[in-house]
Amino acid sequence: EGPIDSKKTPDDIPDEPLPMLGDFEWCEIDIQKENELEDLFVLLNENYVEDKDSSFRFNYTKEFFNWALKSPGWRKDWHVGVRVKKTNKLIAFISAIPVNLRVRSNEFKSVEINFLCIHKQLRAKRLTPVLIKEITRRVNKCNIWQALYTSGTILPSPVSTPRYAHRPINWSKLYDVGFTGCPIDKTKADMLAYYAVPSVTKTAGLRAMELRDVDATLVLFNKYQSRFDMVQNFTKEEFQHWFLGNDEIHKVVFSYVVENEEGEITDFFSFYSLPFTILENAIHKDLGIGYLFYYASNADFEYTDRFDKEGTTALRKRLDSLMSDAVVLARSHKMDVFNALTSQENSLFLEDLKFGPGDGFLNFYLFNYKTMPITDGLTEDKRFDTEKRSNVGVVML
Ligand SMILES: Cc1c(C(=O)c2nccn2C)oc2cccc(OCCCNCc3cccnc3)c12
Repeated sequence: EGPIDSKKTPDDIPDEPLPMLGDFEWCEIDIQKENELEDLFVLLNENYVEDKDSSFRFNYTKEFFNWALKSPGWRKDWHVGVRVKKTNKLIAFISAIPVNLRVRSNEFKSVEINFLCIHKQLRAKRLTPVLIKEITRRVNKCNIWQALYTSGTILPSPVSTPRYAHRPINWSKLYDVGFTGCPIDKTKADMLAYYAVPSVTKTAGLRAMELRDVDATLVLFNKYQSRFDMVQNFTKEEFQHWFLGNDEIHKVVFSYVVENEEGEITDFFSFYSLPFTILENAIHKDLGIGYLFYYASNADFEYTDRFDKEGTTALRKRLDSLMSDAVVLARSHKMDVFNALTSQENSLFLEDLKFGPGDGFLNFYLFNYKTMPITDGLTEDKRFDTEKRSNVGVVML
């Protein structure tokens, strides 16, 4: 349990970037410069992760990068690119942001690695290990020795592997683009009725989170997160960044609180917008997707045992109401499907709210940190586990 590599200091780490293939050169992407943000957007829009049938590709927007890559403590030299010397074309990228992690009882400075992308025409040139080694060098120079990352592909020893889950909102569009099918014993009308989403929320006291809510919501959140084995600890500045965002016009993250009659914050939830480009469809070009982000509730705080039957029932009831409203609010932001993982306490409400299990699993990895596997919210046969739920409290974008 703990770091694997022998203890080093930044002085043990080379100052120079790793050697790079002849025609290419290292660069830093200054996302505060419009033209460089554009280069990053185009690279990922055309070359980043697709679903296994190559029907969809992630469409991270420029506003998303400003949110995801400029969290407190962000560094331009951790936004690493590779350009073609002759043409200056950006052909690869990898990023790190600083996070404070707790894994079981150990807290440590870490980074989250994300957005590793290599141009389609330059795959199999063994660029990936070079990018990973270079971002590791830059992070080690800052005296940080652990990293957290996720991947759809299997690599040595994931710490947890929660499953994708989807709650259709605009069922007919999902059917048109081939994301969902129609069971043989059902008509389209049956499916539309089954997945109908109300146009108004139902939880009393629910409202959008505001700056004035940050202190009270962070207290609730920290108490709630203590139940998990792997969490990110947020400073007040980080909490404000991640849940109130930094772009009023094109919002990426949507956060809501429940305020009771005494003016206390009893619950909070958030989701972010990350659309998919639809690759081969005559009518639809984009799929609006809401991803469940972080949330907290005091529903089971009076029970010391997280798995107390009464406490679990109280929490399940409250989450059914909160997450049902999250889907209603996602619909009001024009999202066609609401995505969640089986991590956190999600297995409690997924089936109740008509989420279907996806065919994807998200592998969580810790770099240079050894720990026992963490429960992923799934039973032996990969169904939603409403008993054990999950001990993963981290959500990766
Ligand atoms: C991706 C994703 C999908 C889909 O692929 C999908 N939804 C609708 C249609 N499709 C094809 O469904 C999910 C459900 C929960 C969490 C998820 O992702 C969690 C966050 C993932 N981080 C991005 C990522 C994913 C895989 C590999 N690298 C990065 C996903």
